[in-house]
Order: sequence, then C-alpha cells, then structure tokens
Amino acid sequence: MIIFVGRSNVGKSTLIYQLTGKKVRRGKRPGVTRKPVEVEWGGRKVVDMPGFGFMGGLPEEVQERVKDEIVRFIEENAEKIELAVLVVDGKSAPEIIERWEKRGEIPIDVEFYSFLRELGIPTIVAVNKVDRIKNLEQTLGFLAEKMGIRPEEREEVMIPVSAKFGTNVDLLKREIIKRVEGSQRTSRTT
Ligand SMILES: Nc1nc2c(ncn2[C@@H]2O[C@H](COP(=O)(O)OP(=O)(O)OP(=O)(O)O)[C@@H](O)[C@H]2O)c(=O)[nH]1
Repeated sequence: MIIFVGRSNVGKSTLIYQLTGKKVRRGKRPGVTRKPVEVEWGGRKVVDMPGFGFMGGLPEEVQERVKDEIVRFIEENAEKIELAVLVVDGKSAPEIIERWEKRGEIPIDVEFYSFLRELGIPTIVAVNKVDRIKNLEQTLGFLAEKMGIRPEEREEVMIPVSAKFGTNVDLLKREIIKRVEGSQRTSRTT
C-alpha cells in the first residue's frame, strides 16, 4: 500500500491522477468528511488520504478529528504501508511553516514527516506546484531543514513536481517504484 498525505488543496488527487491515471476526486468541499479513497495501481493499493489542516473556516474540532482519523489509519495500517508520499504545496508551505513556528506550534507538515519516520514508514516528500515557486533551491533547502532531511539524502527524499504541468512526474514515479520494490525485498527476507 502507498499512501498520499498532505494538507488540503496541496494537489494530492491531481498528482495521483498524473501518476496512475485514476481519478480519486469526489468533488467535495476541501477536506470535509472525506474518507481515504483507494485506487489500484500496478497491483498495489494507492490511498488518497483526506487533507489535513485545511482552510475554509471549519471548526477546530472537525480539523482535529480528521487529523486523529488520519493518524489512526496510518498507525493501524503501518505494517501494510510500504511508502508514504507526503505532498506539500511548495508555494505556500514555507510561509505556513513560519507562521506556525511564530505561534510556538509544530507545523503540521513537519509533524507528519517525523510521525511517519518514527513509525518506520519510508517517506518521499513531493514538493508540488513548482510552477509557482520562484526560488526552487531556496524553497527546497528551507523545507529540508525544517523537516530534518539531511543535505545528502535530500535528492532522494524530496522531489519537486508540478502535478498541473506534469513536471518531474516521471521522476517521482521512478522513485516511488524504486522505493516500494526495495521494501518488498526487505520484507521477503524477514
Ligand atoms: N499551479 C498548480 N496548481 C496545482 C498543481 N497541482 C494541483 N494544483 C491545483 O491545486 C488545487 C487542489 O488540487 P487537488 O488535487 O484537489 O488537491 P488535494 O490535495 O487532493 O485536496 P484535498 O482533497 O482538499 O485534500 C486544484 O485547483 C489543482 O488544479 C500544480 O502543480 N500547480
């Protein structure tokens, strides 16, 4: 199983469509009452998780509930999850991260990245919407530093993409396949 997680509106569904050719969008308001949506891709399950930390003036307790459900789903399925793709909106993420930090809170993307790592789930960070990023190098450096991704592992862990224009989608696909095939080898020997 491969899961796609990320804030609402970062482009998870668009990216899954680009990668798999399968539509996962159900056309609801961002985030609201969405359950994980599964599609089949090359014999594997790809799961589009509800977006967390969404906008739209939803009550805090609804946002917290969605986040708790995502966390529970991941914990319950941790053994089956071969790879997580954490999708961030490269255009807005740096600003959002700084805002959360100024409030003394751990930014949700940063929190999710370490949560996935703590569970031992291999994770790729897809930095989406590169078509809207002015200084890509600076943005990638900033996000890597905040997430605790070391410079030498950055190229493998962080993939800048544009789901809208298809930029680097093939590269992301190759990295996903490489990582899940690697994990299959490990599980066979254990
Ligand atoms: N400029 C730009 N827009 C994008 C890109 N990828 C997605 N979008 C737009 O971002 C918006 C949100 O995309 P979705 O794929 O619905 O996002 P999502 O993360 O699945 O959203 P939730 O269902 O709320 O979790 C849409 O208007 C997309 O067209 C991209 O690479 N560049």
